[in-house]
Amino acid sequence: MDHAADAQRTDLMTITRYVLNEQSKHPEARGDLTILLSHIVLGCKFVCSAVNKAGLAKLIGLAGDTNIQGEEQKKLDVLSNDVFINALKSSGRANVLVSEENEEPIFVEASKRGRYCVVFDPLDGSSNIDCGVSIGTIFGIYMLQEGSEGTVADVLKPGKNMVAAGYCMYGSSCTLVLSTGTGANGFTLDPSLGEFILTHPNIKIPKKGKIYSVNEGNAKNWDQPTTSYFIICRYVEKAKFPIDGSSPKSLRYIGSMVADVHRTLLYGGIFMYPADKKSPNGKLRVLYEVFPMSFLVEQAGGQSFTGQGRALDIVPKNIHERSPIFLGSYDDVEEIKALYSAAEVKKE
Ligand SMILES: O=P(O)(O)OC[C@H]1O[C@](O)(COP(=O)(O)O)[C@@H](O)[C@@H]1O
Repeated sequence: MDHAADAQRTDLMTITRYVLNEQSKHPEARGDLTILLSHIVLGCKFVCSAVNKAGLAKLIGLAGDTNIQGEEQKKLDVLSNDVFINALKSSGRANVLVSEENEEPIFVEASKRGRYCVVFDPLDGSSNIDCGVSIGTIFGIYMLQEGSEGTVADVLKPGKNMVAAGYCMYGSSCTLVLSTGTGANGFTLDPSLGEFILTHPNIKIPKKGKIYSVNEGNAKNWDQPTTSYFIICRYVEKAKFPIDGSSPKSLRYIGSMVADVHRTLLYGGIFMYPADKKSPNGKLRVLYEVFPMSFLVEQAGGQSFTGQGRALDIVPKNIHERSPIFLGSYDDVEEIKALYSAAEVKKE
């Protein structure tokens, strides 16, 4: 009888147990972060089951409204948004909420207010919902500034100020990747237990990858500014026809940031959503897409770059601000950074 394997098989590290352990490293949180995270986890379980039975439960298709991003809301977008807003409010630990689906920040009523601010994309990858391709929820957590009663200023802070971030991917399995600032860990939902179990401890992204992930369909719009167009194309051109004889990189693009970043975290490589003519500031939103994903990638040993600097150093001016993003394996992002600084030198 292999007792060690048995012990491991029966000694389950659930996400609740993991967060409770982490709590000891955050005495100032007095358990509040644990309670808040447990409500986010509950929301993820709810959305996971709704996504799994979407076709059966007539949750496929449009809800009939358009959100602040000008996107037609899917039924699951609206449902997920309501689930997370209610879960966060009922935690009694949340204060300011920012959702991709809500134009304005949500200020939790005083009786239920806590010390944390949560920025979230309730269902990322909406374009993939109806065809059953992996989608996900993304979240980032800030602590209220000293003496603040909770204003939008508490979330218009650099991403490096976050105390925790994560995403939950609804794919072939439901996987939640979380960081509270001491590494990134992945948990898989065991539907029979209804528990997230630690399956990817201390994720370390490979230093260099063989995959690049970008919507090349936007290539013709990439030349704004012209130099960045040239830089990125040159990067992709370099990637397809390597100068130094190494094998070409493979293109992988799902079109759901959660799924593309999850693969990048595990396999290495680079995920990019550059600026272009159509969206000179890129497409992805700083607070609830760029920041949480950059936080996790850095915690896993990778890096995240905007074309101008470290993504987590951005000081957002509004809650739905967008930014170009290049994130992934340390060496791959170093290459892009080198191309950008070369272009800067050229401009001088
Ligand atoms: O279709 P495009 O332009 O490549 O954009 C895909 C990107 O947009 C997103 O779908 C935006 O997210 P939402 O679906 O939450 O609006 C990302 O998940 C994805 O990386």
